[in-house]
Amino acid sequence: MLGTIDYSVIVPAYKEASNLRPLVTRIFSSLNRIDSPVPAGQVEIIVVDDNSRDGSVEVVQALQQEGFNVRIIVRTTERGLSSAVVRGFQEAQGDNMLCMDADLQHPPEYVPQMLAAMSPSKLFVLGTRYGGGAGAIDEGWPLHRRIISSGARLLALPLTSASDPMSGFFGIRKEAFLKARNLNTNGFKIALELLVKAQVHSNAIAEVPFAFGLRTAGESKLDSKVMRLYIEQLLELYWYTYNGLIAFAVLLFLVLVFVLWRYLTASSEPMVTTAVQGGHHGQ
Ligand SMILES: Nc1nc2c(ncn2[C@@H]2O[C@H](COP(=O)(O)OP(=O)(O)O[C@H]3O[C@H](CO)[C@@H](O)[C@H](O)[C@@H]3O)[C@@H](O)[C@H]2O)c(=O)[nH]1
Ligand SMILES: [Mg+2]
Repeated sequence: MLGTIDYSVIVPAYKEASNLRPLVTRIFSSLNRIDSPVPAGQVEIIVVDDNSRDGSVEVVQALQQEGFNVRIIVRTTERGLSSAVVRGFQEAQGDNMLCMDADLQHPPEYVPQMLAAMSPSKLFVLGTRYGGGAGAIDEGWPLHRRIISSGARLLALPLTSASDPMSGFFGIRKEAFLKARNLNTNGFKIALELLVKAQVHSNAIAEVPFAFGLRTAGESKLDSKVMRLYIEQLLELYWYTYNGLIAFAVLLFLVLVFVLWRYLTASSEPMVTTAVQGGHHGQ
């Protein structure tokens, strides 16, 4: 496989053996279409697997033998979606890096368009379920997931203007990724983390509306722990973004409490009387 790799597709995967073949073959058939804006020969796929031991390695080896530019990194000491994505970005050869789920909820047919949307002036591409009135979430998405997703999105509003910072379908240019320091890689919301810490300006974000599909094989790994990690991440990002403002507000609050306390205690102190009462004290 000669030629430069300009594009890397990073796929975090945990127990996704049955989804990897359709994922990889569908991505490359979209790239091989005559109207693809990106040539298939410039694209690599990197699966970052956390020791699933479910046959994922064998599936990827078979795909390699068939000529697909795909490899798998098996992590044995680390775990977690966000940190898997960061590992993939660190290993990527391409300057344009896309992250997508393995479970086909992110349609592989959007990959060429997502890759092509990145450029030196568009440092971030976001597959959005809410932008431009398009597609949005698949109708079969359960109500509780919709509610959680809307709440999570609302809480991120003070941090970014992006319409769907919760999305796991996004791309970032290498130069922007390298700017981000001290990434919190706990949990699922690595796109939000990168948007804030790589300081991606709203003009530099391209949004691509897509319909979030339903998982057909395997299980979702989003649980209450992931939600708790998200709240922790939000608090840290609020602090990261607004530390000066938050510190000022806390200081102001403390001063106000002190003034109020002084006022209340002063007004409840007994009146000081100057008149000396007669009588004897002590013996
Ligand atoms: N390597 C690795 N991969 C993981 C891990 N946990 C999950 N993954 C992989 O990450 C992808 C998303 O995981 P799901 O469990 O399918 O998540 P989801 O509930 O469908 O959540 C998706 O949609 C959310 C929007 O509602 C996104 O916020 C989220 O990032 C993800 O894309 C899948 O490919 C899954 O195998 C992990 O610990 N390690
Ligand atoms: Mg999923």
